[in-house]
Amino acid sequence: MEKRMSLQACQLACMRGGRSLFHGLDFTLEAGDALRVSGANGSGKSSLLRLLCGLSFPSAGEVRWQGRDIRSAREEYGAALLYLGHANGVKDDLLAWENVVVASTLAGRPVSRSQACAALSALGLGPQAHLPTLALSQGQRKRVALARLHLQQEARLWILDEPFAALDTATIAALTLTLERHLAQGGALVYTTHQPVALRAPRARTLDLSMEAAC
Ligand SMILES: Nc1ncnc2c1ncn2[C@@H]1O[C@H](COP(=O)(O)OP(=O)(O)OP(=O)(O)O)[C@@H](O)[C@H]1O
Repeated sequence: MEKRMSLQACQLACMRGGRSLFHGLDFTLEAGDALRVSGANGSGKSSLLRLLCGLSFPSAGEVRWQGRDIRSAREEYGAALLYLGHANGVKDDLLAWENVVVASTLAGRPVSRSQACAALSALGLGPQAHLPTLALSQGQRKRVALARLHLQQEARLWILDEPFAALDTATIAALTLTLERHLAQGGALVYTTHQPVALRAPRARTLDLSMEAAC
């Protein structure tokens, strides 16, 4: 993995429903950095992650990838980014393995059926790979979404909204190791969680949006 990377939030501000969620937000992430975005319900965590991905636009400021505004570096940024939203993005009417194939294709990194099934098996979902996603539990649906982490490791920047939600203890431990390995290999990570998860990463830090709103 190429070592040089830079994601910058420059004086970012976000308004939602006529309310200012945060403003003047500045931070930089480089290879090996993990940023946990914390804060109360409604403080703007998911909104910030969507801004960082370019899925919505800030009311002020900009997001830069390798020094360029992500709006003018779409292709390069898209190739480096893996985003998992809070709602998992899994479709009920697809089989579990089909969801992995479709999500990977939409992200511009197609995988085969056998690769999708192997990733699901690695997450303990071998027997469920051929079931309709509708038939899976919430934790199993989350694991279907997380399968992409095992398939798209060339994506250097992972932005994950509530990746630990609904997971059992063993799967939380396994996901923690996957994230730590990504960071050790020179990736970067932005994530949210309401759970007390401790990443063993030398360059892990927290941005508390509840504190930002108070400023
Ligand atoms: N499209 C929208 N229109 C109006 N208000 C919105 C919109 N999207 C988000 N909001 C509001 O912005 C605020 C922040 O929402 P957001 O989902 O970013 O919070 P969060 O910190 O991720 O919350 P949670 O911990 O509950 O997941 C909420 O009050 C929400 O109602």
